[in-house]
Amino acid sequence: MRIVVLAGGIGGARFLRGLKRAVPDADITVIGNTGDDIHLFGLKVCPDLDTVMYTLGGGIDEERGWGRTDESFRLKEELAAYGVGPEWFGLGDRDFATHIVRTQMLAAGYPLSAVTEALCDRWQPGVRMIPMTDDRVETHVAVTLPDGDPAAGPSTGSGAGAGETPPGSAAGSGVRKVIHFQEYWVRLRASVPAEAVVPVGAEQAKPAPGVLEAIAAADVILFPPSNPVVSIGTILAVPGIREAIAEAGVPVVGLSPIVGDAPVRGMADKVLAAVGVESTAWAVAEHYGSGLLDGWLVDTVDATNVERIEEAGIRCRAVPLMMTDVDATARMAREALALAEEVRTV
Ligand SMILES: O=c1nc2n(C[C@H](O)[C@H](O)[C@H](O)CO)c3cc(O)ccc3cc-2c(=O)[nH]1
Repeated sequence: MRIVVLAGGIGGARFLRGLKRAVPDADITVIGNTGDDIHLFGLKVCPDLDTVMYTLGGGIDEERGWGRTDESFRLKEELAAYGVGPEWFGLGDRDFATHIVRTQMLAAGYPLSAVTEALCDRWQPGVRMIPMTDDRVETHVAVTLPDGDPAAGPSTGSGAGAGETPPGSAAGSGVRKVIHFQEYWVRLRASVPAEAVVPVGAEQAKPAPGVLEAIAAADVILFPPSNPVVSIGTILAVPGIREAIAEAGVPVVGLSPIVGDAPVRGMADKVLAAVGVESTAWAVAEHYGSGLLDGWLVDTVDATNVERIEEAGIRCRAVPLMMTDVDATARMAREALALAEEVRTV
């Protein structure tokens, strides 16, 4: 069975570990989000690609959910001693090797998809990993920073290309800024509302080689419980990908990242609000829409949502959705594949 999975970071990676256990003989292609990418210290860092690669390859730090096991931060400390930031992004010594190899290969002219394939040669994730595009896409977030926030000054020092809105445009206290997603997510911990979430560069991006072919050849397409806005939403923002999925003619089944009106992990509710989507299992399903989704799994605590989702033309089942361990996740994956068979039109 050929399965295509659109994956973001931690949620997507953990789901994939369960999917592999559920269907060990399946041919799984992961289309990875690259909107989280950030350039730091002259290196290109791809958090979502690396989180999937490390998680499936056995190199992930389980407790954090990102970065490498048995990590040290000596290089980061040395950089800080030179006053070179940002200090808020925890790049570990072992993780740096990945970014150095990636940046070296990109500088030699290899596209990100080829680089990702080369890095996966080492990690053997057991799936084919393709970035959503080889072009540069970086998600930025418009926020109003509280007075005194270090980024509120004339320069941000975050090195992430934060823009400055024209003076006088900030209403009331605080300065309106556009900052890199990672600065919003990691430095600010999404503590201020996201007023807009913009995948910069997505409109000009092209699907990476193999993406459209994998979608066209898929028997089933899955949306794991990744962030619907900044992970799966960003992948769908690459022209051609949403259309290819909608026209693939095979079941498209998603698993809600929202359980009991709250995100299971992360801060998806903060960015869902930015796109006007309530933090409920049904609102996320309707956000993707019946033109894209054929089936949607909600957690048993959200069983009251089932009827409304089915009325929206999306087949829905309530099953346990907490990825407490690999076996629980494998059960979720089996439920998603069973729902796909239920909705498959011959
Ligand atoms: O909350 C954090 N997340 C960190 N993340 C997670 C990252 O922000 C998220 O995985 C995604 O970008 C959101 O899905 C890292 C991921 C990497 O691949 C490499 C370094 C980091 C560093 C941090 C960090 O310092 N704090």
